[in-house]
Formats: sequence, C-alpha cells, structure tokens
Amino acid sequence: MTKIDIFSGFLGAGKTTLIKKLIDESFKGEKLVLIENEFGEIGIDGGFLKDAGINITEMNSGCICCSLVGDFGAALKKVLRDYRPDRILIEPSGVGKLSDVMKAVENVHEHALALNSYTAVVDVNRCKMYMKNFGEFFCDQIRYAKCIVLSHTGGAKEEKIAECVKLLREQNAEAAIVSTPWDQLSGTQFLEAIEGASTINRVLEELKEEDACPVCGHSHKHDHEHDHCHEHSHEHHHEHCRHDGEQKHECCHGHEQEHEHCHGHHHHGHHHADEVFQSFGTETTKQFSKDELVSMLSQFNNEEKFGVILRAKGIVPEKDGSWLHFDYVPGTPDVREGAADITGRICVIGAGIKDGEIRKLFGLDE
Ligand SMILES: Nc1nc2c(ncn2[C@@H]2O[C@H](COP(=O)(O)OP(=O)(O)OP(=O)(O)O)[C@@H](O)[C@H]2O)c(=O)[nH]1
Repeated sequence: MTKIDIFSGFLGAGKTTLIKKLIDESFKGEKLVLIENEFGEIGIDGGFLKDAGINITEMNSGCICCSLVGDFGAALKKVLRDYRPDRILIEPSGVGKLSDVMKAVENVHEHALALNSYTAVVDVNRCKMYMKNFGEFFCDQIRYAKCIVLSHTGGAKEEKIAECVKLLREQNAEAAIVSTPWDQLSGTQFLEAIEGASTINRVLEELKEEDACPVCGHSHKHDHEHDHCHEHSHEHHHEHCRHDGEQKHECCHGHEQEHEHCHGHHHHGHHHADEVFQSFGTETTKQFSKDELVSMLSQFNNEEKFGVILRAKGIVPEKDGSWLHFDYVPGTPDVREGAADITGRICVIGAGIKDGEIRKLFGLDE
C-alpha cells in the first residue's frame, strides 16, 4: 500500500521546508516520491530534494484541479508502477485548492493508494491578510486540512498566534493545529499530528457528498457555514461547462456564484488560480550583489508599481563569482549564499503583476 500525503499551504508558507524536515526526521528508510505542482513555468525548489535522492515529478504547466486532472491520475499511476513507493508526497502549488487536489487523488481509484494525510501550512503573520484578500484559495486549504501547521511562530507575538488560531478555528473546528515552533518538535511529533485520524472520515464523506464535475473534479455545490470567510451557502451555476478541450480550462467556464460578502465582492465567479494569479519567470545570467537584491525585493511592497507581489524566489550569480538564493513573501526579503545552479532563475508570483516593471527592477533588459 502506498500512502499519499498532501502538503498544501499558500505561497511561501513553508511547504517545502516542512517536507524537507519530515524527509530528514520522519520518513527515514521509506521509499518516497514527491509530486510538485508549481505555479509558473520556472521550477526553483526541485534541486535539494533531488540531491537527497528523492524522485521528483514536477508538473509546472497547469493546476492539478482542472487541466491536469487526467495527467495527474496518469502521473500517480506511473509513479506507483515505476517505483512502488511507501509514500507519495504531493506539494500542490500555493494557489491550489486542497479540496481539488484531494478529489483528484480520490478520482484515481487505485486500490494500492491510500490518502493518508492532508495538511495545510499557514504563515502565522500573514493568515489574516490572505484570508481577507485571497479567501477563496486560502480558506479552502484551511477548511479541508486534517492538520494545520503554523509557520513563522518562532518570532511571532503570543497574541498574533492566538488571533491566527481563532481565525483558523472558525474555518475548521476539528483539525489538529500545530503552533509550536518547528525546531522544538521532533519528526515523530509532527508525523503524529499530521497523520491523526480524527477528521479524515468526516472530510472524505463531505467531499463525496459534493456534486463533483466528472471532468475536472471541481465541486459545484458547497454548503458550508463559515463565520469569517463568508462563503455562506454558495452555489455554482454551470451554464455551459465546456469539456471540448478548446478552452484553456477544460471545464468550469461561464459559471456565476452568489457570494453574499466573500472578502468584499458581491458577485464573483468560482476562480481558477490563473484567473487571479500570474507568474513571471525568467532565466538570467545577470549578476547581483546581496545588497542590491535585498533593496530590489524590498520595493515589491509598492503595489501601484508592481501589482500585488505575493512571492518571489530565485537563484542568481553573485558579482564575486558565488551564488545567491532568495525568497520573498510580503514584507520579508531573504537573500543568502547558496549552491550554484546551471543558470540564474527568477520567479515572481502575485495578482495583477506588471512584468515590465519587474524586468526593469531586476535590470533584465540592460
Ligand atoms: N523563520 C522561518 N522561516 C521559514 C519558516 N518556514 C519557512 N520559512 C522560510 O520561508 C521561505 C519559504 O519557505 P518554503 O518552504 O519555500 O515555502 P513554500 O510553501 O514551499 O513556498 P512556495 O514555493 O511558494 O510554494 C523560505 O525562505 C523558508 O526558509 C519558519 O517557520 N520560520
């Protein structure tokens, strides 16, 4: 039997970091395969896990929820056939909906696969903001998780953590919530929390009851009562669900959803990730200094100029011949020395992002 463990979480929440910790501390001796579904064409994360001897299947060209659903099933079956792993770890893109990924797994109907855990990683400092601005995606990850792991609790104030837990509890009354800084927990403690069975049956039943589209696996009817995310009793109406393969999305076009007051909008559709978020990705040979990069990333809080930048990451050559790795989540640039790559890469993700300004910022056209 191959266990499937899903690690969802919004952009930059810490999914890869958590997976790495579990591989190092909890999955010793197990045969693992990681399936990553990155948003954007430029893959940045794969390197270190490949070095650790983990087989990685990257799916960078679409989201698991819709256009890839057939491919996803085929990929899972192929992984099963080729490797017979003990576990398949799935890291959906930060803007993937956990319910969609779970449904895609369920739709594979393979006896040798067992959905074992589905976790959401939540950055304690950005929970409130993401819930308010990107609730459709963020709250889905919270609602369906069996375990919610808070990240960045190390430097956070007690009140901030308590506020975050309260918001999460409004969405999900049953999930185990891990609020202890990660370095204080052993891999075994993590695994016990992640694999805990308390909610698994309820969530799976709930998913089965929903009216899933046979092609994309999307649910077209929800009846959740949520205090904060305001997706009260909404229904999707598919007037002409297209399955003809002509459209970018094979399904779910043209439906309207009546949200009473979901994060400030009165009438808005059920969205695919790429209707809301965009990514900018490039390879580059341009060299940077650490200070330059920190100052560039710090400018990303200028929404008017760049759009809403939610995540940036990259690996670029430094002027002195070494290499710099960087990460950005709103308000926090992180630049450090790291291993060389075959070429430089930069990836930026956000809503309404302005490619021209990003190119200018990094001096990519000089
Ligand atoms: N201080 C601190 N940093 C963290 C923590 N978790 C993750 N990070 C850092 O946050 C950044 C993003 O972490 P990742 O693990 O790449 O996040 P991700 O969810 O895989 O991000 P995506 O690539 O957007 O899917 C990295 O620089 C991590 O080192 C945490 O608990 N505390």
